[in-house]
Amino acid sequence: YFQHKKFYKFSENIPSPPSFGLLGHAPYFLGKNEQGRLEMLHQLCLEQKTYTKLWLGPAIMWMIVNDPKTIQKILLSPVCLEKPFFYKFLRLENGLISAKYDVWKIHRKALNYSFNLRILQTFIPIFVDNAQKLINDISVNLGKKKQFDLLPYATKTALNMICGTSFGLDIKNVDSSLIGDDVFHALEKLNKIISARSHSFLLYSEPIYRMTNYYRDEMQVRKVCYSSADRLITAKRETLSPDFDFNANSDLIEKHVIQKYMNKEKSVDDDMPTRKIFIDHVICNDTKFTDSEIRDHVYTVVAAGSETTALQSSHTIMLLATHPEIQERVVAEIKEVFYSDEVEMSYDNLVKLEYLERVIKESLRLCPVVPIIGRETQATMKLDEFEIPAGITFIINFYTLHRRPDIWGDDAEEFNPDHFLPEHVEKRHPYSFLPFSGGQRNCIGYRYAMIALKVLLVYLLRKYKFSTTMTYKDLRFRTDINLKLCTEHSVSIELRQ
Ligand code: HEM
Repeated sequence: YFQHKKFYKFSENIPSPPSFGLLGHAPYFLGKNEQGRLEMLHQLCLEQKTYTKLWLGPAIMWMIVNDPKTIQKILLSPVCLEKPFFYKFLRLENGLISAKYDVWKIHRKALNYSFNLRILQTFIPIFVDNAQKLINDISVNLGKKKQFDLLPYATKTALNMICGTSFGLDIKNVDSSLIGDDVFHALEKLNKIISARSHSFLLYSEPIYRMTNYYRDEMQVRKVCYSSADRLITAKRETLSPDFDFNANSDLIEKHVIQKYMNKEKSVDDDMPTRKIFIDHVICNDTKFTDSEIRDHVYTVVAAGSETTALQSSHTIMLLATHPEIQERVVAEIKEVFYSDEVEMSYDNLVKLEYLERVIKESLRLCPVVPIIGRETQATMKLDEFEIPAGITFIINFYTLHRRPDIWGDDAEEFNPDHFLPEHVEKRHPYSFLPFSGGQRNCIGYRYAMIALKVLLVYLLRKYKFSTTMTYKDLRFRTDINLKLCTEHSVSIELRQ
């Protein structure tokens, strides 16, 4: 009671749209689908420049922050590193995304190492193998009149990439019970359930939620995901045993990873021989993670790393298919840098693809696959004229931030990679563009994602010309946990010369 009274008092001076008594602002969202809720939130955020307050019923208040300067203060604040209650719906107590601050800070320090640039560069051959497999898989659609949905192909590719780079496993060859279609569908269903829960304020209460079919379904699909994570860990532990025979199991293990193990070369900044990939760090770390911590980390990386990369690459292809002239400019640049098959797909060569980088950034601006995040104050915080009490939930809406005309100009809604020309970037506040969030609790995989996206797009675009009967204006978005298209990613392909 006292806390709510404190929140009411504090929130009195924060602007908000008109509210509806005890229901607060909930009626703005009631009865709307995932697209309608996103569009409504976008409208409400656009109307206010700095802060907006939303009461979702009598007990839950969100303070939405809209301008880059204030967002920067929040993301860099040492008392704003906690995640709000709704991250608990993920039920990953120890996974970086939702862990409580005290757990997070120890685990993040231990895991940062496995995402450093030197290690990420060693993943490029794994990205290349998977990109080649993807262009091969979609070739069945060549010459067909009917368009096909690119996303399921991209999702499998991104999942294979994570398994190769994070676990050293070649899942094309491992027993399909390790990560099979059932896990793939379970992850999808789990996203839907968590999203349905986070959009229904009544289900925020755990006792009420436990009485629903959602809870029963959630427990069923979690069983599938957790047992797959457990099997991955067991398979991995076997490979770490001194008696493990890499030659006898060469089908199971990613071939690039085998080479590293077989070479047994010592790494420069770590005296553990070749212990470079994520799972080795989790299992063999000095922090000594427990089994349930290991499981949460494995599950978090699969969930955070695969759907995001798959969606972002598919969104980018849709943007290029609806803008053929930009697609051709990207291809011209790719052909210039990779002028023959002999040119290595190295990090240094990928960096030369400046226009492609602008295209990816523009896709991350218009379609940030993680569109909304939350933070909670751990102690009283001074923010402009406000004294913000502990326990306040901040919501940062990247989807709207990236489309504000006052930041991006009159063509904020258009797909224009020139938004990222250096002369335009330097005029904007650095926190105007935050697809990977910012501050200490930003995306640990942002460099991984950028390299993986570049490799995928290079392979897709130099092999095929993508087209679609949809127009840019037909691309409508919705959010479950991530930002998705309301339609399929429908494209046709033609071979390039
Ligand atoms: C286009 C691709 C991606 C985008 C746009 C993206 C975006 C984000 C964002 C916005 C956050 C902050 C979430 C929050 O505060 O609630 C985040 C966190 C995180 N991401 Fe990513 N991500 C991407 C790919 C990846 C990949 C490939 C991995 C792993 C290989 C990954 C692993 C993580 C993890 C573990 C966190 C939690 C970090 C922490 O709290 O310390 N992400 N991501």
